Amino acid sequence: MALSGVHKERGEVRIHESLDELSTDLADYIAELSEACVKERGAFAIALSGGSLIGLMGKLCEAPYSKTVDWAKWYIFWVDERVVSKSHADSNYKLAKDNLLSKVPIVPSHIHSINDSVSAEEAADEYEFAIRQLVKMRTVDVSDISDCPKFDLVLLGLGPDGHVASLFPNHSALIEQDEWVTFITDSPKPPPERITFTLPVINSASNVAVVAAGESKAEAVHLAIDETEPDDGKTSLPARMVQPRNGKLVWFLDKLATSKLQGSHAE
Ligand SMILES: O=C(O)[C@H](O)[C@@H](O)[C@H](O)[C@H](O)COP(=O)(O)O
Repeated sequence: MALSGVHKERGEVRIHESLDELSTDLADYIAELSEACVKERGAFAIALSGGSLIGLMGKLCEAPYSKTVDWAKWYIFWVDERVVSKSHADSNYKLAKDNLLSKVPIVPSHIHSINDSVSAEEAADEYEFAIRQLVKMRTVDVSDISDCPKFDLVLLGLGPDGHVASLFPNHSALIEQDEWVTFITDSPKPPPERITFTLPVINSASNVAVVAAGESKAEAVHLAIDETEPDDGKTSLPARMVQPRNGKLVWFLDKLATSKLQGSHAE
């Protein structure tokens, strides 16, 4: 059983003894959300990140989830994508396709990946346009408090520097307020060219889950969750700027990633 605690402003913090336990809890959480969303609005719009997250979602391809999840109602998006060919080893699409999407019966036309044959700027524009059409049709819900899309679930990994999606510390993409999808050409984590959801879109989601495991994430987890003074600089850490306005935030962490968390977040 994961230790679970509710942090005043930073959402629900779930701490797991092992990666195996974390993966099971993550699969349960996603399957439950999928069931609730399909019941409520007939669709489940989920946005994936890259990195270790995809491997940690692997249990969804196994029993019981492989049989019980209503895969035909899933609509897949990417919170961020590297601007490389879809067959390139760096592609987040390829990572998810090889390890998840090809193993469950998702409808191919429900998989919304970026155009990999244009520039980063064009890819971001086209992706935003595609999402706008899906919001009009309510395949993706719309926020009640802004004109942003309201994804049912946004899944984020966490970098040791506190980045989420392709929103890196001190980058101008962090302050983008108008675009839903923006692009960068100078990512400190290779490859340099990426597209990414902006913070207004991430923070308009119904549910946001941040998944982080391992000692290398401990400092970022501490800075992203623990109490902080308003002007100590931590408030501009991308992971700390993840603050769903009307949605629910959950942290899926292993013990190593929580080694610098102050106090116990377990109740
Ligand atoms: O495309 C990317 O690079 C990711 O979307 C990125 O935001 C990732 O999720 C984090 O860097 C964590 O990656 P790890 O879990 O592999 O450390």
